[in-house]
Amino acid sequence: MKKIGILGFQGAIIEHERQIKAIGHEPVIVKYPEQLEEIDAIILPGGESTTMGKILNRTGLMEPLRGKIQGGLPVWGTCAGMILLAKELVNDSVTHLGVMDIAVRRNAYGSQIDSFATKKVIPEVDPNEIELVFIRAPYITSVKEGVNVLCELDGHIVAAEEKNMLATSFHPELTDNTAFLKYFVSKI
Ligand SMILES: NC(=O)CC[C@H](N)C(=O)O
Repeated sequence: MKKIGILGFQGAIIEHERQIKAIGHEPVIVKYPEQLEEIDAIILPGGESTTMGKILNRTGLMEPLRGKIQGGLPVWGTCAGMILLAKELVNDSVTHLGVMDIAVRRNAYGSQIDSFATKKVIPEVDPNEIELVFIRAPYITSVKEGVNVLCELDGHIVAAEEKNMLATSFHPELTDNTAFLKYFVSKI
């Protein structure tokens, strides 16, 4: 059984907690730097990246979390979490971790279709179609060498991984499908 942290300031925390329990692992809601020592991996949930960035600074979690990720702690950023991970933000400046070699556009789908769902096969993750839920989602505009693109939608990158880091524009935790979480856990 793995201890899987969820950054616990705001956003889709209980949804990740529910899925982690459903596949037999232990969720840990992370709010303090000391908790980084007891977890095997961490999820940065969807929510509001500007708020999470500010709280990461205020609580003194920004530096130790960045250090842990750079030291190899497996991390998965969903939506706002993807924004926190990106080294480059193309249309905004948000206080963030800046550890993954991706460039990300915030609120990339504009206001007309800012929330939508679609289905897609991501071969690395599941041979069957997975439902992809987007909520005021970012997408990746470019990646550097060493980043593996997992999923593209209409020409935009919506899932990618680099070493111990995984990022998705969409929210698997808002569906009943745990394939993506299992994929993340398989990398721990
Ligand atoms: N569902 C989400 O996480 C939305 C992300 C949000 N639009 C942001 O910029 O932080």
